[in-house]
Amino acid sequence: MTVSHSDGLDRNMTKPKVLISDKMDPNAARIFTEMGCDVDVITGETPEQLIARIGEYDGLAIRSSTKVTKAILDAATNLKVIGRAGIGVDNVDIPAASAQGVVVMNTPFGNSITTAEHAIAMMFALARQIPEANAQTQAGLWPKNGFMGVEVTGKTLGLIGAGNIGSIVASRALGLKMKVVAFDPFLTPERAVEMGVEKADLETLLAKADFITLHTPLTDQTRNILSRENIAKCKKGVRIINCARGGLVDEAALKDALDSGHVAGAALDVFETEPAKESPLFGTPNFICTPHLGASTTEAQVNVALQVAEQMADFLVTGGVTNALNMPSLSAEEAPKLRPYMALAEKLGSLVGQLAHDNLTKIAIEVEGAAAQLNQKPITAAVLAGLMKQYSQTVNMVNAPFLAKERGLDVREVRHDREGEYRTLVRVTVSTSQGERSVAGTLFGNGQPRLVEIFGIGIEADLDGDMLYIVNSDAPGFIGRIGTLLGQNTINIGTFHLGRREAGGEAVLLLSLDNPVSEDVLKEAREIQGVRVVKALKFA
Ligand SMILES: NC(=O)c1ccc[n+]([C@@H]2O[C@H](COP(=O)([O-])OP(=O)(O)OC[C@H]3O[C@@H](n4cnc5c(N)ncnc54)[C@H](O)[C@@H]3O)[C@@H](O)[C@H]2O)c1
Ligand SMILES: O=C(O)[C@H](O)COP(=O)(O)O
Repeated sequence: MTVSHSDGLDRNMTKPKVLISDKMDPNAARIFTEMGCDVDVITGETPEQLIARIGEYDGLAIRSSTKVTKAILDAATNLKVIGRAGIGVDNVDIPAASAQGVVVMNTPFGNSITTAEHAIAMMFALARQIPEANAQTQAGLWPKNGFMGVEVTGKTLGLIGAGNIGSIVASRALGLKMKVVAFDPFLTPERAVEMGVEKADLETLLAKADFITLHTPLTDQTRNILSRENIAKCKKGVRIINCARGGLVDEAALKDALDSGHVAGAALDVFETEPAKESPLFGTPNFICTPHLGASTTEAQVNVALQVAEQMADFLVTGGVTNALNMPSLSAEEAPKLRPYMALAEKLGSLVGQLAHDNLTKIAIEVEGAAAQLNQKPITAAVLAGLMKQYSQTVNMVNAPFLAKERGLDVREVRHDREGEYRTLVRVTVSTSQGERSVAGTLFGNGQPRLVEIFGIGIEADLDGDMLYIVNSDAPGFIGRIGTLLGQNTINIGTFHLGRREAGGEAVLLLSLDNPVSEDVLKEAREIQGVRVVKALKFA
């Protein structure tokens, strides 16, 4: 016998079966059992062993070691939920899980304090060279004159990423009488004042900071945020700490900067390739590292284990959804009507997030015509989730409104009962340092989301997969030149959409592509005469 829940998933009346496949505090297994699940704890298996086993489970509880790939999901024919006891879900193929109807949950706050404390510990370890001093002392060298440290009091800490962990680091650093300069496109001036930090652009932060600590997810925007070029812009003698994700710092450039003395010290908890069993950085003076231990305290591991087990068991047994990254909370009646609007809203939010991500202070979500008859909250939540997913892995429709409020983003909802040019319309307008930017979309046919306006220019397009956005001066021959460039680089154009303000004025070109565009091709496109803006876009 099966029971259907409001989320549309069928659950067996037999006890749900959960596999814990990474090392997790025993409280997780206890909670699963207490809440009515059967649980197996089998860690350290190869992907092949997991593929052979996963078919029998309804839930999979993981940390960062298990890589939940499409191959594993394909074999997971009974799986309903994946729970990450921790924050980062870059080890889960979320699009593949969503396509398969598997809910992915995480525990966004359980290990934040612990990770922030690890960053502070790394800062002190660098400032006083504690690991090397310890090693030499225990080797019998008593190197009393070999280590001259620096104080942190009065120094400037550059915070890249001022979210949950970054803001805890800031509060601890302020307690240590440091000055904190923060770079985060989502940090509003009001929130910066509340946190007691100076909001800055990246260049200013690099020029001012004595210590730099990273607390962003790894995204297309943050990959190599401390690139060779940016490391060169840092103050001589800077010390760098990364307890967020490998790939945020160019490791080869860091090695060279440590060797030249431009960087006085670096501490990494995370590496581009993990487990990092070898690295050119190993053995470099003033380099220290830990094996992804940021979340490894008793307190944090109990927190995340309890939380993940409660959330997963609740979902499997009663259908309750908490901290899902790929599923909204909705009542059974509302869900079918709202679902297409939420898909549209998330795409519009993602579009403005990708195109106008700098200094966002205000966002207005307007619904018009048929959309104005519905509960607007899930539409707003979907816009905010689409927008904020550009910045954080932990955003979902449930927590996006809360996060937007916490970050001081002014969110306005407007309802127009009248119909305009379209039977139903959702418009998203953001205020950025360049002024107001607005996009709008409608539902076509059987609820198909369609973009109908971008920054005041009428254009009809589906927002799907890899896309290329170009703003240019309307002139004959331009489209041919773009087509030739993509063709020469074996990039196939799927669909082609064009809009313009007036003949000979500003025009927008939106192309859907069969494969992503490389940085080199984007660079070449920017050099074509008449081109003003070129951006690669990605939609789920
Ligand atoms: N080392 C560990 O064991 C460990 C433990 C927990 C979390 N983490 C990692 O730490 C990171 C931060 O976690 P969190 O909970 O604070 O996340 P969060 O989502 O609360 O905060 C991330 C912040 O980064 C900002 N950001 C995004 N793109 C940016 C950009 N281009 N430039 C500057 N800022 C940008 C966001 O606006 C947001 O404020 C995540 O990558 C997480 O996986 C590591
Ligand atoms: O994103 C996280 O929560 C951290 O990277 C912790 O990872 P772990 O659970 O493997 O320690």
